[in-house]
Amino acid sequence: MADRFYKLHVAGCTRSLPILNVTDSLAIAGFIMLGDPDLTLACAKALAKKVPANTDIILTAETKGIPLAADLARELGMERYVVARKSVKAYMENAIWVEDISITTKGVQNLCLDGVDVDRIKGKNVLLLDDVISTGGSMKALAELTEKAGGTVIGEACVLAEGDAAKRNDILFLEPLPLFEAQK
Ligand SMILES: O=P(O)(O)OC[C@H]1O[C@H](OP(=O)(O)OP(=O)(O)O)[C@H](O)[C@@H]1O
Ligand SMILES: Nc1ncnc2[nH]cnc12
Repeated sequence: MADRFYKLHVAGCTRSLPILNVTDSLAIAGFIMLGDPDLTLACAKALAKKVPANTDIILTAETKGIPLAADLARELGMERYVVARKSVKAYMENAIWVEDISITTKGVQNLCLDGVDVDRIKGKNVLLLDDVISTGGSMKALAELTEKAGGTVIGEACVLAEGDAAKRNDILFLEPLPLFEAQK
């Protein structure tokens, strides 16, 4: 169990995040919106005010982006949003995929789009959405998928920009999240 915590204030909510090592030198404050509907809805409402007006569709990544995308799509009155999955499933047709390297994952994972979702993105202005942007690896993978699908990325949005991502001025975010030194 964690013995260090980071107090996060975001979208009118306060949460205590456990600080956990991800490498021998680096630790993150784990931000798990999954299973926290009040926090998810509050963040979606706050992000809805910042979304580019010409957004046609939201693309997020499995797993933790999904409930946020659902709430944001509803806030914006969109009938659908698209989820990039981490593996190709038997019920998908003509899937496309790219590699994704994120701060929380050892090695490379894949992000893929079902063919029906490729059609939903083709020719559209796409807002990329995730719970956290840290290294930017997952957003890069979502941008590559959008390009492969024939869509145009018009924005990259998240709840928390972690570490150096908070210095970026090309992303939309609600709050910064610091990185920490690992504790032995
Ligand atoms: O900017 P990055 O370094 O890519 O980090 C951000 C990504 O890491 C987390 O996902 P994770 O890979 O842990 O998957 P999960 O949502 O399935 O837990 C988070 O939800 C983002 O998708
Ligand atoms: N601090 C964090 N908590 C949960 N998922 C993350 N992905 C990247 N940084 C994260």
